[in-house]
Amino acid sequence: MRKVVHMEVGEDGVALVTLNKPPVNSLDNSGPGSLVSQLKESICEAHARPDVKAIVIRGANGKFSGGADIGSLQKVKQVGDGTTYPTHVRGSTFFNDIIEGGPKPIVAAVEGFALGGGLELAMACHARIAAPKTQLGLPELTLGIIPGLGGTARLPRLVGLVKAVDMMLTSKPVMSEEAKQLGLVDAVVPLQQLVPVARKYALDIASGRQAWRRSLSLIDHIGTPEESSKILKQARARAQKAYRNVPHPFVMLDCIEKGILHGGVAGTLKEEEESPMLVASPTAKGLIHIFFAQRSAFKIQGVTDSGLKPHKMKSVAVIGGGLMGSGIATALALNNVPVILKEVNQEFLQAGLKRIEANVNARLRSASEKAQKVLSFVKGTLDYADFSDVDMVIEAVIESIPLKQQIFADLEKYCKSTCLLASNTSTIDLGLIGQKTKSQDRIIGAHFFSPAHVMPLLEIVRTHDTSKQAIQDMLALAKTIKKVPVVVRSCVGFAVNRMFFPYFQAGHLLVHLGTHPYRIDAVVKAFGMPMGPFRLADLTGIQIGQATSRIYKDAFGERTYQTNLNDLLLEDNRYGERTGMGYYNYKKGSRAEQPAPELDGYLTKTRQAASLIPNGKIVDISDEEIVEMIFYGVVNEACRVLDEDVVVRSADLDIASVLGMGFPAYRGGVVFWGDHVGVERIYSKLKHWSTLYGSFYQPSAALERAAHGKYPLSQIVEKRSGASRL
Ligand SMILES: C[C@H](O)CC(=O)SCCNC(=O)CCNC(=O)[C@H](O)C(C)(C)COP(=O)(O)OP(=O)(O)OC[C@H]1O[C@@H](n2cnc3c(N)ncnc32)[C@H](O)[C@@H]1OP(=O)(O)O
Repeated sequence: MRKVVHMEVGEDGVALVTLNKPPVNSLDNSGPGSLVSQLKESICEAHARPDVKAIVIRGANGKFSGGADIGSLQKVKQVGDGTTYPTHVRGSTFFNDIIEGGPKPIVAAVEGFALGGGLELAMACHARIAAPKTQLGLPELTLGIIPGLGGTARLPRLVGLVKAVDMMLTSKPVMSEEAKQLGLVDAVVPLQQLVPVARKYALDIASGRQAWRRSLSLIDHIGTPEESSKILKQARARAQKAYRNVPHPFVMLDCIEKGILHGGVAGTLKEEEESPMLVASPTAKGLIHIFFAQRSAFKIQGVTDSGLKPHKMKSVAVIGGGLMGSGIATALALNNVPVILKEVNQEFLQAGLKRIEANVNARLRSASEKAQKVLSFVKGTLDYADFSDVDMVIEAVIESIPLKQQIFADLEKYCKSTCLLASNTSTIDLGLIGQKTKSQDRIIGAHFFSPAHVMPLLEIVRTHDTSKQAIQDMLALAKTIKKVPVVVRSCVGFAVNRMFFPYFQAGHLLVHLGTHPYRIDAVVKAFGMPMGPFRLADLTGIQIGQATSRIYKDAFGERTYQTNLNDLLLEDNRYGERTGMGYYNYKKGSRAEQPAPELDGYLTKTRQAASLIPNGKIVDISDEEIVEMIFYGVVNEACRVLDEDVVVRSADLDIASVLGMGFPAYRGGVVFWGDHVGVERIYSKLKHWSTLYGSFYQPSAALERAAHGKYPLSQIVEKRSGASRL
């Protein structure tokens, strides 16, 4: 048995219990020998030993605990009416009776983070001493579950119901300094004094010099039942808006209510009762998959395991101060990376710098010290001579091949030989961009999504020539600026736009069959997308949609679905939200879409031109079929992307779809969802539609192989024979 909990009894009579299970001291409760099991043994031993007066619990390696072991939660299966929930040690008995209700005081010495079960453990202790900049929070909702070790009962009793509900609904942690103000921790002390102060505090409780506070019995932060009911009513209304199609936030609020109205212990018992089914729910499966997928996206076989160390990015240059360039510069500056913005003339440069300032001021309080500090990282220039010392350049100019070729040739002259040369292109082949240089190995794509300082995804594009070091460096930069990277092979559309094109085109096909765009948007939104394809087209601009659909037609020919609807709208200057009319109408100064009665005329024309409706009779399509006809096409294209080695693993497409397309995270991403629906179902539906509506729905070879071979889509990469083309 690996020892992951160590106990040392000092001469002062304090038992120092250390959790030591890298990487995050997760509270694995999967059986005898697990961390929770060992912790229980240590605490019981400390309670029993006459030489122990008090106990301090801490985490090794600068972290208290990242909470329950998410890996073991992932394995929970639903069996009949029950689940195989890993509760070797019963949480409520251990936390309520042995920790909080035990005979000796226990103090948590918290540093780094105490999240989920980690904070629940700390809250069950009789006091909490924290090091500066420690994160404390209950982020369980992000995993599709609820706090299951007393969090819903203890947090409101420590910080008050309003703040507790806010922390749990948003899953946002507080830092130790705020936690002290809230009453969640008892003191914040410098790291070196953390354990000595915690020891003294524990002894002070034992000797009566400090109050012995048991969180579950605290009442001073809880108002009357009427006040609590009012707060919870508002919280439910807030949850209705923030969460669609998922049960767990509402179950969490029920648990909080139980704990408030019927006593803390009753609340913990309700959590314990509700948790197993939630852990086994499709929502938790999807969100936990996304948790691990985000982390695996940083690992690229043959690159991140090759022992290369990323170069430190002491300063980065951005070329082009337009929307993308200024967003990228903002993302860098917000994360303390010094950045030089280059433009071609003073006017453009000033405009770019102003955009950055506006971005920063919108994010941070304008003129605040923090905003000033961030802006001090940004310098402007018109001259490549200032690039001599930068470690990376990100080019973000218009999509012109000769212009980009010239820029990269110039960069080779002006930058040092180790400088990474990145392009934000979304359409142009990187080989072509670097054609006039000898630096193909350090040319890489950095495809940000707009607005670049807000959107969390970064597609890192590599060619056959891109060096491992370049990929390693770009992955490290992604981590620094808090982006989730997806490494892709250079191809038209990369990962996100490859999956987006059938999304839009299936919408048009449905319109040609007689379905109204507004109904399609409503159904797709109810499925969980932030907006439907037609509202999104208005947002991004119908002209852009028209241009990209041409690119897809050139690249993918037969399997694209063509429509003249965009042309018809553009002929009448209906460009989308920007001009106040597109598929919808928009009042001046408002982004709220209004129905456009004139749309029907365009629909009649486009349907006539397409003549897809059999015998001129509008096809009756159910909401469920709308979802299927939109998203099975997306899954089909995702299978092609996997088959072509555009990404290294299917989870990367799940991340790309969630963070780049807005696919609901609780459905686990496009491929994960496809497997949830079932390969055979998707294959047979696509086959059927391809006979009715043509090659747009033709099942891809990879999907067909999976259907015939009866394996999940997530195994397409592993099952494919032949060497990787990367
Ligand atoms: C019963 C309870 O109420 C239920 C629960 O407690 S559910 C769990 C609640 N806790 C959480 O949601 C915290 C999740 N973790 C995090 O937010 C972040 O990992 C963190 C803030 C703890 C650390 O962040 P950071 O330092 O950037 O490291 P990060 O790369 O995310 O994680 C490091 C490793 O720890 C793993 N890890 C993190 N938290 C974990 C957990 N709770 N269980 C298992 N593994 C975990 C990650 O998968 C990663 O593994 P890898 O190196 O093999 O990829």
